[in-house]
Amino acid sequence: MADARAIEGSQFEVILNSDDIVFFDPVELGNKKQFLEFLDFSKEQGLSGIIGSIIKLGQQPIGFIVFPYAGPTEIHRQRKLFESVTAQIAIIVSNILSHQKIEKQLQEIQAYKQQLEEEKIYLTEEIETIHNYTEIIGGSTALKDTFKLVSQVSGSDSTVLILGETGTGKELIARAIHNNSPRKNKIMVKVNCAALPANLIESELFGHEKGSFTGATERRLGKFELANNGTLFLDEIGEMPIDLQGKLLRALQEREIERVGGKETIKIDVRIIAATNRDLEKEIAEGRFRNDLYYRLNIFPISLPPLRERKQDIEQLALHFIKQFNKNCGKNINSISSRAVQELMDYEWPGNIRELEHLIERSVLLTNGPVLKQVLLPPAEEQLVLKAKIEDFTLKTIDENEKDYILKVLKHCKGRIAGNGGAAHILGVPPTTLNSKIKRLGIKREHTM
Ligand SMILES: Nc1ncnc2c1ncn2[C@@H]1O[C@H](COP(=O)(O)OP(=O)(O)OP(=O)(O)O)[C@@H](O)[C@H]1O
Repeated sequence: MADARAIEGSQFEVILNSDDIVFFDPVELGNKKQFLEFLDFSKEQGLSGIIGSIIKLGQQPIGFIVFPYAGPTEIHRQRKLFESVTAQIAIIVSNILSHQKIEKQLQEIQAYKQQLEEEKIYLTEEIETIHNYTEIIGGSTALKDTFKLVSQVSGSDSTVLILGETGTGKELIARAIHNNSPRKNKIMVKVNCAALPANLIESELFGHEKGSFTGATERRLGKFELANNGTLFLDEIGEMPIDLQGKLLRALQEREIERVGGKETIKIDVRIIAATNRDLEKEIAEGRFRNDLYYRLNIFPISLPPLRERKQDIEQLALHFIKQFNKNCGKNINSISSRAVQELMDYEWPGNIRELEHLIERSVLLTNGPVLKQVLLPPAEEQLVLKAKIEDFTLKTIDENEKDYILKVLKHCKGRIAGNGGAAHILGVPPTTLNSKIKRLGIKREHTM
């Protein structure tokens, strides 16, 4: 096999351009580098030159053959033999080429097969965890505002960042966006960035080549490749280790990835939806989240309100879950008592809709008859702790915080300021300082009882 530069302007080109067998005598070839070995061999054999012939498959030139030969007169005599030799060679070369083509196609089929198998595994796992993502229940203004945003962004390829406390329905909204997008006939692949050990997230996202690390016994496609032409849902993005955030940012910017241990770059076309229950700006301030990644994700933010801020949805949601669990538990409950509804409305729902869903499931199991009368809310003391936890998260000024804390300590000491075990002693300040703080913060004696 000669390379193109060796062919151009050489005797090889003469062979390729001739339909007939070509003879070159040693004088004509002079000291052409490509022919020196042939000429030496030719001389050793007592032959006088070299002949060359094009090899064709049908009308298609696929190569040429050169070998030492006696002389031009011999060609004439043995033309038939030459023609049958080049025809045989053409068949052999053609078989080799077909074989290579089939090998390549087999490799491609294998890659598609692997992708399909991984999609199948992924979808089977997903079906097991999804109850019903088509119904989003609620008519509150907050939810209607969310729907407006969903319909504005669904038709585009824009990146969406869904924010909200745990259990507020972030995944449900991500699915609604995907299902209303032009990508709806492809899959939405979910990656839970919090559920994976840090050392596996990279291979989970970008895939890996066989042998790229201990345990990588097979080549594996990552979620980016699996979601190609569809949507990639990066759940709990706030939990992603910072060193991987750079790699994710690169993939989002370049729209291409490299498998772990791989050399080739792979083009990807995925729509990104990310979700988190963390305050990403706080995470940036504390050095746990890259601000360049935040800007890349925060293109179209959607904030989901906690359930305690959309209490008018509670009854409808409860009835929806009752209907759902009726089926699963073989019950026939058709209503919920007004007392139970009131109890649900009074509760703070730190776990939001997921907590309501689980609570209704338990309550349905324990109900006999057509009315759900009793809801199994946590005991009052537990509710107080949960409430305190929620309140801890509300933003307060330093003065508000100081007032709250002094109040708590005063209550603990039953209003006693001075003396051993008094509030001033616990707070580590002189009683006079505490008294002036109490005055300044507007704390009244009756507040501390
Ligand atoms: N509006 C709604 N109507 C019906 N079901 C809902 C609604 N919102 C949430 N749910 C249900 O509540 C559960 C929790 O929702 P989802 O998993 O989407 O919350 P999340 O915000 O993604 O939670 P996390 O942050 O913990 O991942 C799911 O079972 C979901 O089906």
